[in-house]
Amino acid sequence: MSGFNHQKYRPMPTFKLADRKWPDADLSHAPIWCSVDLRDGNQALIEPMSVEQKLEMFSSLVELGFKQIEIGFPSASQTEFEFCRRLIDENRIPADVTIQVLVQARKHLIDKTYEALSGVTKAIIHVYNSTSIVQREKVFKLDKAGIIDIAKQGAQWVMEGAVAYPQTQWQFQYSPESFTGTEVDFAVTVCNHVIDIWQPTPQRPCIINLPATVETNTPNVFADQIEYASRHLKHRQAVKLSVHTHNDRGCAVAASEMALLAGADRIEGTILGNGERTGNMDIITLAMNLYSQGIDPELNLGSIEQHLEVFERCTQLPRHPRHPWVGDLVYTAFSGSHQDAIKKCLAIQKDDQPWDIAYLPIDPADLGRDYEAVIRVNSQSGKGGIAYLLEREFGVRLPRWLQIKFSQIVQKVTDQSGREVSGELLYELLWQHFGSLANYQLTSYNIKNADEQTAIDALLKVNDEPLTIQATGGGALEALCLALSHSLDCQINIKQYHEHALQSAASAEAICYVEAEIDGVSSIGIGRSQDVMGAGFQAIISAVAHRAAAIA
Ligand SMILES: CC(=O)SCCNC(=O)CCNC(=O)[C@H](O)C(C)(C)COP(=O)(O)OP(=O)(O)OC[C@H]1O[C@@H](n2cnc3c(N)ncnc32)[C@H](O)[C@@H]1OP(=O)(O)O
Ligand SMILES: CC(C)C(=O)C(=O)O
Repeated sequence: MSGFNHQKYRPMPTFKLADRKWPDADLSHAPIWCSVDLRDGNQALIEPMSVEQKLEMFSSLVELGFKQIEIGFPSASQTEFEFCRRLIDENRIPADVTIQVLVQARKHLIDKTYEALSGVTKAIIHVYNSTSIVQREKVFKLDKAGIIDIAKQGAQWVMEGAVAYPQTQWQFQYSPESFTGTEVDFAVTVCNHVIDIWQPTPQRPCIINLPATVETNTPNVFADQIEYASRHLKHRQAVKLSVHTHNDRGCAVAASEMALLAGADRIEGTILGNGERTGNMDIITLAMNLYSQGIDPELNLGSIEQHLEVFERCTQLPRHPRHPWVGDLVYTAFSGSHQDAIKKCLAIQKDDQPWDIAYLPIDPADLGRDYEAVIRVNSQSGKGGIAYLLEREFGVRLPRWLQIKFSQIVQKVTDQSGREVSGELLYELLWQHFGSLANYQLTSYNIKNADEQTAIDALLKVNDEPLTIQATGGGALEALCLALSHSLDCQINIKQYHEHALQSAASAEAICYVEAEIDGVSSIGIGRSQDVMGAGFQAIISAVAHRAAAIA
């Protein structure tokens, strides 16, 4: 009998706000961001960061534009204490950045926290205690009044502790930890007791942070809870309402977004979503979600890659290739119809117009990505992607009729190998199938124009034997076809012809694509040369050579 028994679980109690307003709200601006990478992120690591690693990550967070950074739990360990001291003693905190520290509602820990912060210009002291039903009943073994007492006592100690450090500009923050496992009205009651003690003003607001310590419900339930709290917290104008969501059900970002709709002012989260269990809310994702809707995220994400390298190294957690917005593969299309649409949209996208490209919600260049990765070719790809790669990497603009033919060849190759093909390999395949062959070479030619007729006199090397050909036609290409037809005893007609200059910094060459009918059978050739006529001749001779090879 499988142990996978759903009856072991109960639905989590939900909360429904009948007259909710948040579904009609819109996101219009960035929230106050607070990075908790150095605290919640750090406490979830297999190996917590060293002081040096924390210093490096702190610098990255500052460069990314965070103005509030929870730097740790200074009363918890010597490393945490020392890190806090280094930031302060070495003047590493920019004037516009406020550090935040976490502490339990316990006096000796609060005292130690103030000691760690001594001399700082400004700081947020973040005190918490759990208010949830399970913790009340099983961990603290206290009733609601007992839990309120812990919160009030903690708030009082925090306020009293600040008195000894009047030079510092203090801000207080309270979290009813495990808010999502708490009756919402009770959580708000606890917060209001804390607010009563702190007496915040709009000039000196406090922060009330409502954490989805464990994500237990769909984000709409969380949004209802936040809207309820926003409406019922005392001195609301003097309170910055913050949320701190975790990703247990995979909806931390959605929950934070809906919380913003529901009245939250501030978001706590981490870069790439590191944090306890399935992680904290990923700030990069939420910030990029705003950016992609034309809202300034108020973070410096343009050079995110160099910072992500720091985060991956310090946390020892690699980034998933499909991580929203910043994964390696998120701007890459392998599938044919996607490639086709991207190629067509990119070709007509104007710099001064809003971004509007199918399958690419933002311009990868904004995040320092180049277009290299946008289209890659494997067995799921079509002609559009192949053509895109050849043009981007070699300036080769295959005409549509050749795209169709060539993609069938590529499809066979990718089907057989099961692997991706690079631009180089595509180029190689193109010349291998349609380029000149060693046994049909044009050695030299002479052209004379008279009376609207063109006479050609050319020397070829066919199967190592010299072959002189001559004819007169309406144009050079026609003359060449006639000359070849006579000498090789076949009928050659040009069905398709396409040419363009090959853009290259080093040289100005022409490339020519020809589909010829040779004794009624289609054969394709391509040629390149310094001039258009030479390229056209090469292409015709290649078509003839490939037909001869096919017969042989
Ligand atoms: C949801 C979150 O992420 S909350 C943040 C969690 N982060 C951390 O805990 C990381 C840092 N913490 C630590 O290193 C340690 O917990 C320390 C050093 C701070 C404290 O360690 P200890 O003194 O051994 O206490 P411990 O953390 O085990 O807590 C257990 C005791 O504190 C009480 N307690 C726990 N949290 C709180 C709180 N927020 N406020 C008041 N009391 C609390 C418990 O009831 C328990 O009391 P008991 O000993 O009377 O049974
Ligand atoms: C301390 C609080 C905010 C926390 O980290 C959580 O509840 O997840």
